[in-house]
Amino acid sequence: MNHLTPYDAVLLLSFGGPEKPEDVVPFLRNVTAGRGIPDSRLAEVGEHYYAFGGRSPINDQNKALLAALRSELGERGVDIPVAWGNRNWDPYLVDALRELHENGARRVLTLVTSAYASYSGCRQYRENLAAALGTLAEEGRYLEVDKVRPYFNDPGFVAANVDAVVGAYERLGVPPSPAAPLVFVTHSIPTTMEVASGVGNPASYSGQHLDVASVVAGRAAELLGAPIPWELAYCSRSGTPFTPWTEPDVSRSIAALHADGAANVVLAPIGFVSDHMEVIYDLDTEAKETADELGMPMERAATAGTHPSFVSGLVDLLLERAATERGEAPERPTLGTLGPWHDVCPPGCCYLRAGVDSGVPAACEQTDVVTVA
Ligand SMILES: CC1=C(CCC(=O)O)c2cc3nc(cc4[nH]c(cc5[nH]c(cc1n2)c(C)c5CCC(=O)O)c(CCC(=O)O)c4C)C(CCC(=O)O)=C3C
Ligand SMILES: [Fe+2]
Repeated sequence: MNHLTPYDAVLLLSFGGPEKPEDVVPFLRNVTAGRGIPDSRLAEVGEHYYAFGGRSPINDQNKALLAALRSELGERGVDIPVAWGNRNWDPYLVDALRELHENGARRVLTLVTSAYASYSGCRQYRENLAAALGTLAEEGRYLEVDKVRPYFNDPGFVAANVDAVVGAYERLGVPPSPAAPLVFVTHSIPTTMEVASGVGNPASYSGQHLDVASVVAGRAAELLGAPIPWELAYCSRSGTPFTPWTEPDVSRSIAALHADGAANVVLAPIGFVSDHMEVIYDLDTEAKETADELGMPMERAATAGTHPSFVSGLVDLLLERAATERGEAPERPTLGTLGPWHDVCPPGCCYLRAGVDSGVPAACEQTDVVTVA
């Protein structure tokens, strides 16, 4: 028996990213298949990748997280294979699951690199899991897969972000005040997805961010000894200009704060678990340009990455979920006001559009119980 019984493998499930210039276009096609993203937007995003040699930072970060998770599990005496698979690029999810099956795994506990619940961070990964399990079943390989609940309000994730905000103010060398406010940043999503993320959940995608932001700002303020004026902004909008997405964009936020008298700004990308392309391009490059043009010193807080509190919190979540599966009632610690998310998504959770069932099968969801009289 290991502490993750009944599971016999862990899967780190992520987005994936290109490794070299030739990968960029096929990667973008994978990401946007059937999603109606205009070619002009794809060309623009392609340029972000080419500007960094055609290589996304995300794969190296997942390798580092994988190593950190293995080491933390090892330190706690848990001996279990931890595999890594992606939605959009090599190593692909289906290959990672196949390899686990070949090595004898039958029950897999999945951890996605997305902390918040919405279609993009929850259901879309569950659709990918269902598709991969379907492919493997056709090969005669049967696996049962569960997923760790969204962890944006996990104490370990919060602690890593508090540290990061404190570190950014220390580098800025100016204490928090209306002259040096904090802007939390996350990935923009279509407002239809935002509405759907709140159906059947304690809060929508933006509500989840506001809740965690309030805790992070409060704790960082205590450590820095001054209240922190803060707001939430968004980056990486895509789609057509006619489709509404969550706002304001981070650059607009910076400009508005400047107009209100802010002379400095700190950005904290709490929507991302590591320094993705969105962070190094949309914040460190694009938002930085805006701040430079306005003559505002800007510091960007670190992402959780492999912060020991974050990694330890993730391992706690794996252990918690295994204990629940064994019929125990483990503690489910969270910070903020929203409480722990469901382990198994209710039907209709995190649709692309509220109330519209796309008919695409999704794993890790309660199935309707049909009682036969
Ligand atoms: C909420 C959210 C997260 C955070 C949760 C999580 O972390 O999972 C996230 C993460 C990521 N998004 C990423 C990259 C891209 N996302 C795109 C497109 C889109 N993202 C969306 C949402 C999100 N995305 C949406 C609603 C679209 C529109 C099309 C669609 O509905 O699918 C496109 C297409 C071009 C464009 O339109 O920008 C790209 C290239 C990468 C990899 C970055 C790297 O290489 O480091 C990562 C981690
Ligand atoms: Fe994205």
